[in-house]
Amino acid sequence: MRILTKEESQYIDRMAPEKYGIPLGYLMENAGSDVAQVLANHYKGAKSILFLSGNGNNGADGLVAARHLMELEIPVCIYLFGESQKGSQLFKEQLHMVKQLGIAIYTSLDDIPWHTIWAVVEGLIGTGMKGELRFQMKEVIEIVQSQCELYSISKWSIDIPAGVNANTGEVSHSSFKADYTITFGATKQGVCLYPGKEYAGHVIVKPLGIPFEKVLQNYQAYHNTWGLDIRLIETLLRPRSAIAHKGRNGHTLVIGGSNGMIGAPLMAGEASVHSGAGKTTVAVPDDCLRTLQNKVMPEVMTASFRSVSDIMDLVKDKSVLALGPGLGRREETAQIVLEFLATYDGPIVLDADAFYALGDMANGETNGVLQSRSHPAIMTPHLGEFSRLTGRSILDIQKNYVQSARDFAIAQHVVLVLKGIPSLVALPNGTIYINMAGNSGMGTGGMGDVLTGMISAFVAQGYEVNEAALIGTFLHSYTADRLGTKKLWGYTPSDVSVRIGSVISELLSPSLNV
Ligand SMILES: NC(=O)C1=CN([C@@H]2O[C@H](COP(=O)(O)OP(=O)(O)OC[C@H]3O[C@@H](n4cnc5c(N)ncnc54)[C@H](O)[C@@H]3O)[C@@H](O)[C@H]2O)[C@@H](O)CC1
Ligand SMILES: [K+]
Repeated sequence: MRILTKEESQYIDRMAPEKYGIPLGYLMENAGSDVAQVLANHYKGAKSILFLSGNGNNGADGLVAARHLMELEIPVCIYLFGESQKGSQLFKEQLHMVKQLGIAIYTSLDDIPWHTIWAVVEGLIGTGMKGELRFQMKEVIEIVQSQCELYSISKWSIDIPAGVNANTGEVSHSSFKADYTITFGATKQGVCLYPGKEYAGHVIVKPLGIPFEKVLQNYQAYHNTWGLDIRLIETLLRPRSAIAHKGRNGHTLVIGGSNGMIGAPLMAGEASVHSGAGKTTVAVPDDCLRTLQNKVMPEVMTASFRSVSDIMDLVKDKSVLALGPGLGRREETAQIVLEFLATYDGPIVLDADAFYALGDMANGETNGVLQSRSHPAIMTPHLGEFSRLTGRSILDIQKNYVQSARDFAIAQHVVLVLKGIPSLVALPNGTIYINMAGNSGMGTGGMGDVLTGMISAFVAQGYEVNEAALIGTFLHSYTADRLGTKKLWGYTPSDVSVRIGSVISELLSPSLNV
């Protein structure tokens, strides 16, 4: 699922007429007609649909929709916000048409017969919003929302709800909270991120009337953003070969653990087993080995290490290394991690305490440690760890969530799995995937260790690091969603871990229904 930023939408807006001779009015006619069709399918009764129209092209989309609905004999009326004579050219043209057609137009909210309204369609402002919503618009939105509540009127937005930042998902105070949003070409980034996602309600994507991928090819600042969803994963997952033995399915090595933190590498190892790795070994510091052996499932092999050369020996015949879960933050451990990273060039998934060793990568000595690897490292920090890796505050990262992830993945040449709400996968070329699965039940200790084990297992089974990060990240959340339908909270990381195999099997052979 393609996702567009505000700048990309505005670039398409400019290029459609300039380069391809497609007048913006054509695109608007498509957009408005699509909005009308969606509404007509929803509302067949005698009540009226009210369009809230700003004086930009977002408002004009609504005016087009009102005209089309009139043809379908669905009652419509319009509330005009702002000074019409200062509106965009297309707005003025569309306003002239609806006036000529005699559609009821209100300029005061007090005059609207609210009891006759079935749905409100907000076209106050779309991707053209600059800064915070202005006071007068906030006031209008607040009144409209309270009327909608009073009369049980459903709320729709055109393109993006008024007040939601189309890129970051930040919302102005008194933003419009829609039940549905109808958008064009592709979903806007801001409605895939919180809190914007909650303001958009159910998002319906309609065609724009121009092959926008083609238009965007020449856009310099263009970086792909995609939704990480089931359709994408179905294209990436491959059935296992019928003759694949355990050697063919790869060998994961998990290096982690410290006193009191044995659960982390254990969960990562067990998740690797459940995700289909042919073999899994968990190695912990010498003094933790006995504890590990007493607890771990029999399918996991165990080993221990004392030095970098021990780890080098252990990793020799392995397909992938997961480094960090529960490793601890002792100075000598950090030294081992850095020394090891400088010598080992195979596939690696870095997690948890491995980040502690890397410190602030933007300004510290470790900047450059990961950049020249033959297989880009996969890194799976949560926001706190990412804040430390980048030397930036969590608040600052959240404000520029997607861009922060993208900048880091490009600069460090890594596959970054940024564990937030939602999680992001950023590839070294700047492509971003926003995870569409996941739920609040996932916020428990150990979930990240399971994710590390899952991603590692997919690398072990022969997936490219990019693919493994995408598949692991999505299936981890998707499996948790499946558990979440039965038990909203209280399911454990290990519950996710043991369920993953069934979920993959079901995706590969829907008839299995395991
Ligand atoms: N991408 C495309 O190619 C297409 C875009 N279309 C529509 O065009 C919209 C963008 O239209 P515009 O660029 O005219 O912009 P908008 O209509 O989104 O907003 C412009 C208006 O909002 C006002 N405004 C800006 N910031 C404000 C703030 N903080 N508080 C209150 N008012 C503010 C401006 O004064 C102006 O009146 C899209 O959202 C979409 O609905 C469609 O017509 C289809 C084609
Ligand atoms: K809108």
